Amino acid sequence: MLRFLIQQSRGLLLAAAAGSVAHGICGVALIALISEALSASAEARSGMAVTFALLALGLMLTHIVASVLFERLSQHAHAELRRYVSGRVIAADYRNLESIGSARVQSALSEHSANVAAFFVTFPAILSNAVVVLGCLVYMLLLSWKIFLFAVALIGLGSFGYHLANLRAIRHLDRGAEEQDRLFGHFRSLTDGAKELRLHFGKRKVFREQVLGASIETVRSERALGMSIFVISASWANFLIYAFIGLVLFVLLGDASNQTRIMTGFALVFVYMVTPLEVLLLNIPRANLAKASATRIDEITAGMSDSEQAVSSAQAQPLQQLVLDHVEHRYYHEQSDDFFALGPVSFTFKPGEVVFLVGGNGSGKTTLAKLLVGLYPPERGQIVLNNQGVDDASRDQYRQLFSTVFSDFHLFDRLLHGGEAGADLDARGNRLIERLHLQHKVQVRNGAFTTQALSQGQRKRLALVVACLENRPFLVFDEWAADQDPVFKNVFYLEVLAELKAQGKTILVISHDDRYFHVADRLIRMENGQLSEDTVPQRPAQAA
Ligand SMILES: Nc1ncnc2c1ncn2[C@@H]1O[C@H](COP(=O)(O)OP(=O)(O)OP(=O)(O)O)[C@@H](O)[C@H]1O
Repeated sequence: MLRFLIQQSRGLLLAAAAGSVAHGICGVALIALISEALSASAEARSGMAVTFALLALGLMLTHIVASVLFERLSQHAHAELRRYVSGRVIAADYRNLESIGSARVQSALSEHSANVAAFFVTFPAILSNAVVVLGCLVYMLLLSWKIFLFAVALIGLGSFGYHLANLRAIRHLDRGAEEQDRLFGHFRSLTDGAKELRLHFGKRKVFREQVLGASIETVRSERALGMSIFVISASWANFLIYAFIGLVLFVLLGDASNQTRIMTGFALVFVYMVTPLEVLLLNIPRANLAKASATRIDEITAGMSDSEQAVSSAQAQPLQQLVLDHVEHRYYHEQSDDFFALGPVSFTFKPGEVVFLVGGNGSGKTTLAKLLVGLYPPERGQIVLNNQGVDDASRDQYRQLFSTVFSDFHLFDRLLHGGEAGADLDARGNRLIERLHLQHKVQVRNGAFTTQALSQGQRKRLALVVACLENRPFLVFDEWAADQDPVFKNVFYLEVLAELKAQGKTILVISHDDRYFHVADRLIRMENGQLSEDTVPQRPAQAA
């Protein structure tokens, strides 16, 4: 991921890196010039003034250029990551997305992306300070090669220790990143489970302390431990620098010739080098945090396979016949190590038919609906539309046939009907809203609902409005009427379904309302993943 981002903005990154390197070079050159000026004659010193001014100016300009470019890169990387992850989520096979879960996706989109983007702010600090440290070493080489060799040996020793600590620290940062994904799930429970948490003291206590609290604590401790190891190893490296300064000044430099010049040079370089070195050592952990987050994003998006070919238009082909031919689907339950198996299911849908799918809780009705509308590809068997088998290449096109209201439907703020004229869409939407007795509560204005602050049953009516506006040949309602009052159950089963049927729509209604089963043209029953056909009752099972 990090490599992809770096490659993608290679030109800008190279320019920014060149700016950082130039900044480091200007800094070292300036310090070397100051060192030379301190031991130079008055005449020679005056000749250095212009160079000094140019270098100081260069230092400022290169800093501005590098910082502005890297800030732009960081924002670009953040936006790019958000686009990339959300693009992968949109393209991912639905079943994959279900098993990845929303918490991990949220975590990738927010904190992991922010960590990766921060790399582009820490990178220039690493680069320019690395250049300063290297430049200082080169200047030392010019002053005394023996001391330079000693410095290199010490840096080697320091780096080895730093690397060993690094490996340990990264393990903790990785564990922290993993736990953070779970933490985002708990954050969701904070709002989704707000009612339950307020109503039950015990539940709230256990959730706050043992679930959310424990997760926050794990993220804190793993990250703190990882970063502490980095800080300790950075301090160790820092100590080595002062040990080096002490050894050079008080032991190694004793019998060197031209001592004053070398002494001044070393003193200046050391003092100048300590801060860049500290900044360097402290920024490397941040770069590692970015790396851990990038790996996490890679892992999350790797689980999102996009085996299907996406369509470019929502145009559905006319429905002549839809056949489920021995289709099967299985859910694997990890905790109990068993499967829920649906099928083999065979059934033929004809245009204009109202089919009721009934059966007990957990018998597989919603799963069959998801298979039918192409959200799950059949594990065995196939779906045949108008005598043509549906495969990965045609499944996205096939899905454009359906409008659905699942029991966990989502209502978007906007109608999201690409291409349709605004005023016409508003008028059609408002007619349907009136038909569903919601005109005093909500309107469609500029392609969006004026409010969503409605009861669950009212929101479901809006979902029905959206499904009808889509005007597709096949509608699937998963227990749509479950939240409706008796009057509206009547409207839905006796009027809405009849109108849709009259328009030639094929409709699958998942229902537990047995007193309306007579409305169906065909009645199918799901029992433990197996489908059978029942006789449609002639009259209401109960008097209305
Ligand atoms: N996302 C999932 N992951 C794993 N197993 C699942 C998943 N969704 C459903 N199942 C399993 O599949 C079975 C059938 O679920 P499904 O939602 O299709 O039932 P249903 O007939 O629609 O039930 P209900 O009337 O309660 O809505 C369940 O018993 C459950 O064990």
